[in-house]
Amino acid sequence: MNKKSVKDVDLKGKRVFCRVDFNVPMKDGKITDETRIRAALPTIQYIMDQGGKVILASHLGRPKGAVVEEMRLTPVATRLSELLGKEVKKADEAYGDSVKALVDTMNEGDVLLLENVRFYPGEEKNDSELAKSFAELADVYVNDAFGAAHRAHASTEGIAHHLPAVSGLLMEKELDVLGKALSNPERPFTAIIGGAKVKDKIGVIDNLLEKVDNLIIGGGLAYTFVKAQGHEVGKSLLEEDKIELAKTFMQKAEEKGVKFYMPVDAIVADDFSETANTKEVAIEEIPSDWEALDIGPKTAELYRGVIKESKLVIWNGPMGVFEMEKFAGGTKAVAEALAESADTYSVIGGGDSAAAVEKFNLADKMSHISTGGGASLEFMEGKALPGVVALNDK
Ligand SMILES: Nc1ncnc2c1ncn2[C@@H]1O[C@H](COP(=O)(O)OP(=O)(O)O)[C@@H](O)[C@H]1O
Ligand SMILES: O=C(OP(=O)(O)O)[C@H](O)COP(=O)(O)O
Repeated sequence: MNKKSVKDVDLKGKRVFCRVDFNVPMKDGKITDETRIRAALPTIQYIMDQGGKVILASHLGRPKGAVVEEMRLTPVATRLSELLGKEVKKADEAYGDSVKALVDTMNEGDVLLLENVRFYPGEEKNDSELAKSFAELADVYVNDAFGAAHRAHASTEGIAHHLPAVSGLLMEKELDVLGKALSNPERPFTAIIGGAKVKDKIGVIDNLLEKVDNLIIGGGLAYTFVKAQGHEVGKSLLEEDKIELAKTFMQKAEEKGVKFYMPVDAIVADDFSETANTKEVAIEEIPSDWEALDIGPKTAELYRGVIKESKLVIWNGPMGVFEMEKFAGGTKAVAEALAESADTYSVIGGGDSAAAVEKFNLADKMSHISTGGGASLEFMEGKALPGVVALNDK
């Protein structure tokens, strides 16, 4: 990588503003998957060992510029303290006098976690005043938040213009591994796109069609495509204003000779809950007052076959609502197919996809589990990541 890393700067006694991606899944105030916290440990530990004062910043969820109590980072500070074996102080704000006062008390090797940076409207707007306020807390900026590197926000991009700015070790590793896989991809090259962030991911498909041999669609994303095929989707997740776009993608795939795989059946439910009534239906038979919450077994079998014949697979977004046992089958089938395909280089991206693989105890069978979903997709599309571009060149 042509960007400076945390290893290229002197950290002794320095206040280090380290942007991490602690956007971990939570349920009832408990962290349900800590992959992203563990992934940031090498950089945090490195800064501590060098005698730096570690000021950690992250977002959690999408609070849209206001304080949302359930999105405070307090549980993360508690878990991080356990993992580091050292007390991590937690600030109730992310900048300002109260935070400065806390920073002033820090000794070399101490760790402070700031409050959720997305509690401030300026964060996502990349407001320069907010970026300056973050910068005032520190002497050096380290960006280790690969998962948020595709966002040009005040703590991921703006701040880098006000301080010496370098990458963290996780950032460096992600870019290195993903870059190598993509520079000359082994073929057949398959992308599997699922999950629920339809708006974010649908655009990615356009660019992926230029690169892959097979494109597999699943998860909540699929039903906009099913609708575009002319079928009814009942109460399934649907992005009405993307239906036309979905049609153009299917056409483009045909023109480019990319094989486009869509669900042929689904598990539908009469409620979004663990206790819902469920049934398997053909994709053109989703009842009007039911919602599709997983791909069906025929689809899982179809996708398994494609995966097994692929040499490189990038997977982003679960095939169904895997958090509920009744709708975990499709995601599990895809994870198992990847785990069984020893010749396939598998790159898993996205917080929830990583959590799913972890849940099925298949994480060690994957070639690379990326901490970034959207970020890894944008990187693989060949887009520049603003959080990386803003760092100092070597
Ligand atoms: N058919 C579906 N309907 C509604 N939600 C779905 C469906 N399939 C998957 N999901 C949800 O998508 C979420 C993950 O989406 P997303 O954030 O896009 O993935 P990732 O974090 O892996 O990038 C999961 O919480 C899962 O429950
Ligand atoms: O979870 C994240 O992205 P992902 O779901 O694409 O992996 C990152 O923390 C970025 O979060 P955002 O998509 O709310 O900007």
